[in-house]
Amino acid sequence: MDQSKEQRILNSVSYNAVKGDPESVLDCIDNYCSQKEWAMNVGDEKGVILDKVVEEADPTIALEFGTYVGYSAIRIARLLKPNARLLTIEFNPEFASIAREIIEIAGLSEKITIIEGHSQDIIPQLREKYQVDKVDFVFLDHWKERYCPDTILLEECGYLKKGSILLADNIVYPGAPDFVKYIRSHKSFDCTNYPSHLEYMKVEDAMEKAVYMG
Ligand SMILES: C[C@H](C[C@H]1O[C@@H](n2cnc3c(N)ncnc32)[C@H](O)[C@@H]1O)NC(=O)c1cc(-c2ccc(F)cc2)cc(O)c1O
Ligand SMILES: [Mg+2]
Repeated sequence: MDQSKEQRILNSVSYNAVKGDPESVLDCIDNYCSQKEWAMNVGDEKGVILDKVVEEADPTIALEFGTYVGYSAIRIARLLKPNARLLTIEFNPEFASIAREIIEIAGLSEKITIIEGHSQDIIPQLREKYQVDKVDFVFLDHWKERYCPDTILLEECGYLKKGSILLADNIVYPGAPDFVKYIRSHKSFDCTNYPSHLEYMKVEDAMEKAVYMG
């Protein structure tokens, strides 16, 4: 059976990246996906916005919805302080296992926990099963229709504290209109829009930052 695109990305990283060097893994994925096969990584242009927001948040506990092959997990984890950690949720088992291997090549397995499952099922378990009390940073990059209900779920479960920062990918394309409407009209969130482009394309896209005001 021929390999999947995600397997070919792993092959490229395994062959070309410098083991233990997150930057070289990111460059390898960006080169492969801009020159050979497009893939839905946040990419290098929106990745700079992600970097800046992670540095602003300086999180101890970071959370990600939608690991895919682990590109943004590596982007986030490479910036975390020594005792900080990233929990990333992915429901596709093939993607989760490829992400695990790519994260291992980047040398970041100690800082990243990949949780296999649906975000809506995992979120309520984070306190008991993963010792999460509050989350300092959340990157939303999973099914765009899940952004809004999962944000509500995070709030209802009490994981957000004053200053918790949410960052959402794909606000314009594919788009998350219900999330944008909800978050911008919610009195407890202070929102900022960051216009950019769809990964590896000239298509308009944007990211939305929402700071929880408690
Ligand atoms: C949704 C995907 C990202 C991953 O999320 C996992 N996932 C899903 N729902 C859940 C859950 N409820 N819990 C846990 N994991 C979950 C999945 O399995 C994918 O691996 N991302 C996208 O679809 C995506 C698509 C595009 C895109 C843009 C232009 C086009 F012409 C076509 C596609 C761009 C992007 O930047 C994306 O991010
Ligand atoms: Mg995305």
